[in-house]
Amino acid sequence: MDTTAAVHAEGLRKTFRGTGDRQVTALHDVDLTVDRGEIVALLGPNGAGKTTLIDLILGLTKPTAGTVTVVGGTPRQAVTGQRIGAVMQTGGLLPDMTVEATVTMIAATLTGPRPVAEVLEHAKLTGIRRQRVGRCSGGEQQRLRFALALLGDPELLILDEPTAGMDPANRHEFWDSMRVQADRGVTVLFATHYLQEAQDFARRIVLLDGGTVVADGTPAELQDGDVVVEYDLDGHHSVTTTDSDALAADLLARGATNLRITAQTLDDTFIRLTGNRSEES
Ligand SMILES: Nc1ncnc2c1ncn2[C@@H]1O[C@H](COP(=O)(O)OP(=O)(O)OP(=O)(O)O)[C@@H](O)[C@H]1O
Repeated sequence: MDTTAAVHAEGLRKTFRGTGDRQVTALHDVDLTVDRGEIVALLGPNGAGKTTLIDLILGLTKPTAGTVTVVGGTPRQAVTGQRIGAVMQTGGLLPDMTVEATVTMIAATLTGPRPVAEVLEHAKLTGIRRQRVGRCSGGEQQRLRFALALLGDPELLILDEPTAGMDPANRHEFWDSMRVQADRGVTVLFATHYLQEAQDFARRIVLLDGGTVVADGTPAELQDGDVVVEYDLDGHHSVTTTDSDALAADLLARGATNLRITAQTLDDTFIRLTGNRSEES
């Protein structure tokens, strides 16, 4: 069995030239390993470095320092070997072609592509396969990009905000299709602003802020261990604690009333670590 990680980044840094003499460091020496079969969300506010990291993994840009290995080789080898499929936010579609013709055309450029009908079905495009791409909604176009990403039967799917611009129903359907791929053992790495999406679909969340990984763990691990205890005792009070049982027992013994215990959410963690409010899906 090939045990090389799906993605292995070490000391990955990317600096862009900004306006004038200013330099923008989009990624600061990031270390990240994504194992085969993992479903990982890259979560972070605007400008956190999510797209830069994805571009480096796909070999679309070169690191200023550090290395990135993808399924055991360079990003370029992974792309040319059809081992990565990517769904990017924009570009790449011809408006006058039909959905099916687009998939057929790209299939013709690949070695041993998956059958077009199967891929259309997976991406829930069979019903609109004769529709011109220019007439497809934003969500349908994203599903088409997803279909194109599946064609080469990749081991690793990289998605940069795949559901941007989709309504909640479309988003739901999109993740259902994605789950089928994950269940087949495909590694999935996706960038999102949507905390709920990361929480619902990913088994691991890597939280980026200002080009640095500020948290990395399961959705449950990333939720603060703290709970907030509110109570009335000579006025209304609110206390944060990691041991709500002990505090509650003590407060009740002292005659406190109206106890309310609330767990911190992933959103609270996001705000605490990035100083930003996440976007809800
Ligand atoms: N080509 C570029 N030239 C100069 N600066 C860039 C370039 N690409 C990205 N940056 C800067 O690098 C930082 C990280 O950008 P990046 O697009 O990776 O963030 P992001 O997390 O994907 O953000 P968003 O959620 O808004 O898409 C930002 O400050 C951005 O302005």
